[in-house]
Amino acid sequence: MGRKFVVGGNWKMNGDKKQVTDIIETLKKGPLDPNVEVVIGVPAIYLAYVQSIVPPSIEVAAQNCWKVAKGAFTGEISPAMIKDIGSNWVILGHSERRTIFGEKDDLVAEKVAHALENGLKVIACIGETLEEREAGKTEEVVFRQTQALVPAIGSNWGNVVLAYEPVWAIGTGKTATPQQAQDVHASLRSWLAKNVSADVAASVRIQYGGSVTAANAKELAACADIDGFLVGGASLKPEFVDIVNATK
Ligand SMILES: O=C[C@H](O)COP(=O)(O)O
Repeated sequence: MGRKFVVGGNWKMNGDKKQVTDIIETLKKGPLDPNVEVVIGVPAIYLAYVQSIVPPSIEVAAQNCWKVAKGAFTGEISPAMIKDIGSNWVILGHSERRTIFGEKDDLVAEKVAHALENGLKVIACIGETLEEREAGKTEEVVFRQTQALVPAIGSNWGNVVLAYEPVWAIGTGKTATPQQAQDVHASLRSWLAKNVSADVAASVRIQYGGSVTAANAKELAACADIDGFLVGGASLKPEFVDIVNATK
């Protein structure tokens, strides 16, 4: 079975009530390719509101969550809470969480394990910095980050989307070339075949993220191992509709 194209919009810490309402109105008008899965990553404070106005064809993700169900963790939200307001997805391990908030591989893995155990689907982010790429360490880094997730995911690969986001391409306007992105996606798939299973390697969806726009989405989407995007800045704009429709 082919891998269904999946496009995530990560709004990050952007938007107010009016802007998020406008974005949903734009998405409702679309039209969005019905063969594409669309997941929007919403700031925690707007999750319930967006969930209440979004059409059923669009799924809603939290941008982070904690690794236990409840307790004295001021400022955090749990997978149980995300499920409770009707959302089914969470983005974990985003490079901004890793670099700004110091999340290491083992913490990301613990969060992934808990989210999956509680029935959430996970967009798990990996990717190298510019320094790591220039030092020839891209594969070493993305394999290490993925290896940390393997025990956490266990047999739940069907509920995981990997997002390869080279840190140097995020919010910089410097998109990876289709060849650069395809090369890493293909290496990841070979690594998964060796270290997890041939089935997982063939079926897991790998998104590309980093300065995706309507102008570059089609060319990236045409690559054999790119199964969708995780879009930041452009997901706040009407061009997100064209990005969703990039395979048409
Ligand atoms: O999660 C999305 C990525 O960080 C990409 O952000 P960007 O499209 O603004 O470069």
